[in-house]
Amino acid sequence: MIISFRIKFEEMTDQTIKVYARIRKTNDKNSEQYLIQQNNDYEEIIFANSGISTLQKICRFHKVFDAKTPQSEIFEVVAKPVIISVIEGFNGTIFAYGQTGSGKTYALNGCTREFSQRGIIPRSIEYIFNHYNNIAEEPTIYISYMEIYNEIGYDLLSTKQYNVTRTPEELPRVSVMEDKKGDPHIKNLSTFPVTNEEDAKRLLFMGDTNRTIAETPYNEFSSRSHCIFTFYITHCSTKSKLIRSSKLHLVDLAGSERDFKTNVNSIVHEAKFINLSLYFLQQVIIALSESKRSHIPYRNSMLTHLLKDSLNGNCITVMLATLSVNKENFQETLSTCRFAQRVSTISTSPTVNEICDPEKEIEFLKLRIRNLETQLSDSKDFSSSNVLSVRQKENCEAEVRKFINSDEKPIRVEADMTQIQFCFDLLRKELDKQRTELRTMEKLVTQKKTEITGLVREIRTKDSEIERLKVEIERVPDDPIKMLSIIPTASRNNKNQLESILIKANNKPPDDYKTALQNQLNLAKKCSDTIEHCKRKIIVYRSELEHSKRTPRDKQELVKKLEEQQRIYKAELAELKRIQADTARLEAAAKQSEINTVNKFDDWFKGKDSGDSPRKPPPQISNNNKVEIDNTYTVRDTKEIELKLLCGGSSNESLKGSGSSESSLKDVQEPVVKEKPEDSTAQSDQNGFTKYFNASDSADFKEFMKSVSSSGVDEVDEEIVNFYRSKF
Ligand SMILES: Nc1ncnc2c1ncn2[C@@H]1O[C@H](COP(=O)(O)OP(=O)(O)OP(=O)(O)O)[C@@H](O)[C@H]1O
Repeated sequence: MIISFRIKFEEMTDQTIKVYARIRKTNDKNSEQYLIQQNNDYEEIIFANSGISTLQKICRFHKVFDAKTPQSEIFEVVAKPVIISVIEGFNGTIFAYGQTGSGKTYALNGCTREFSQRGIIPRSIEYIFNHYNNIAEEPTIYISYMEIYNEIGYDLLSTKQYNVTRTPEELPRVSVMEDKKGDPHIKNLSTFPVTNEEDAKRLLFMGDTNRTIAETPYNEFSSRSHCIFTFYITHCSTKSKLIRSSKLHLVDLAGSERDFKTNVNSIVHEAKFINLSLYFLQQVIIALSESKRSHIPYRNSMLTHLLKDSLNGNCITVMLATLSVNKENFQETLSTCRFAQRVSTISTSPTVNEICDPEKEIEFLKLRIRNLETQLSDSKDFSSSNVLSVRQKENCEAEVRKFINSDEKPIRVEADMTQIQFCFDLLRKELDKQRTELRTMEKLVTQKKTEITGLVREIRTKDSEIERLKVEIERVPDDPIKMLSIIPTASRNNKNQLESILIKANNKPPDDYKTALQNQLNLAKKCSDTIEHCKRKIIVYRSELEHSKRTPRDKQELVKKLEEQQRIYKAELAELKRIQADTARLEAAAKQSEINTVNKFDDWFKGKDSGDSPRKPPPQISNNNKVEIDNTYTVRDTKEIELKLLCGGSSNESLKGSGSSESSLKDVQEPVVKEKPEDSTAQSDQNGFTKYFNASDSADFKEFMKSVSSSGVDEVDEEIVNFYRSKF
């Protein structure tokens, strides 16, 4: 197997570490006086303090930023060139060094209170993703974030449940190992793939939060720990087909303390308890700055071990020295400056890391596939927990509706688990709905079946009831009289009961006709009286008119009175004729009622008699208001007795002493048929008003006619007499 490494040496070979200084804002009264002097390639801080040597007074940097320098300028000058190199394939390291509180974390992470005060790390994230968003190449970017405290490395991104972390010991530990070539690698450190700025910033925030929470029970923990935020960038150039991989360390070192640098014994003693790694960093820097030294003690501490290639290897490294110019911190400031001077003498050998080994390429591609698979799985998890937009939901609902309404159409949604899951949820909801409806329908069908069974049973009951009633109806007689047979015996003597039966049979009680006729006769009598009175007055007025002694005026008065009486006379005569007509009609109705009663009685009687009896036709009223009756029927004597009973007439007398009406009805066994009378008047006498009055020549009639005054006009008087005669 042929393995070939082709390492390109660009212009930056033999590059020394660039060092920058940033002066922390402070209270002017308490600050050390200084001057920043600019030269062509470097800038110097010249301190005015008289207690130090001239050599110490001047500190040289690539650039010095005064207290007013904004974060954006720090990024542009210090960080941006390194990041550009990293994108090109070089390794890069930016570390901040300075005493506690001098602004290292502020420079790297920034201040979260204001967006404009964000530091180098968030600005690096923005720059890198902006860069790749604008070009066709798609890199693979990973991020790790670790902390070194008391020589132990901790993974700040180990858990997504960062808010449960309480102490640094709860964070997973990491260790540094070397490969065959002596390059350092960190074991157990989580590296997260990121595809966008937001994800990267989320990880940064997560690490910072873990660090802050872990700090709580340990005072000044952050001042005693180093933090390293690392980008791992790999991308395949489409032009060269070479794979470039690089990493960028952004290092926030622990606070440097003056004692570390003034007394070696003291340094070692303090370092054992506080920060050994910073001391060894100094040692490594000193060793690297002395060209004669063959051994560099990288392995003495985790920090130096980790930063091995950043300090003297394949890396573009820059240092930001954060300086406080407070008088009480002046010694620490000088110490930082001296450290920076040493660092600035160190050379590194940065190279672009390009791989053209096919086997390595395959390995890389496999790694990339794995990473992509992880990303896909993560994105699926992410999208599953994600909430769909209204448009996506509407699309899913429309597709599911189409699918339900048509057997053939497939559901067309994006290859997104959340949408697919949403569609399944919709289908399940529909299924549940259909099931519920089906259960409701089943219940309804069962209920209807029960109702139908009940109704069928009821119909059968009604049918048998109808049959029973039919039999009953067969047994019930049509005729009201016949109904007497089914009336309880105790009620038969009751006349009112009989009358009510007859009323039901559309017969008026005979007493009603009798009363009405009597009223008519009374009215006729009143009219006759008036007529008689008028007649007498007329005679009187006539005789007075004939008297010769009357004056013309008196005669005129008499004529008026005479005319008035004649008018009354005529009016009353007309009224008498109207009464005559009404009486005739009443008589016809009474006759009809009588005939109805007799017919019903006959019908009833026929129930017991095998012979047929002819029916009596209704009476007719002639033009001259006379009732014409065809008396073609025959009446049995016994039945006449019953008729009189029903009519409530004077013939009741005939029943007196013969016991109850029930016994009289029982006695009616064989009726005797009379001969049909030839004279209609005689027949009328037998069946009509003769039960109230005698014949027209009788004494009763004569008596009655006496009470009816004559009109004085012969024809009229005769007509009235004939009328009443025909009635009686
Ligand atoms: N240049 C600056 N402008 C404004 N505020 C600053 C500046 N430098 C530091 N600060 C503020 O000073 C405080 C201390 O700064 P910072 O935490 O960055 O110091 P440090 O060097 O990281 O300390 P330590 O070593 O303890 O971590 C912070 O509140 C920070 O916001």
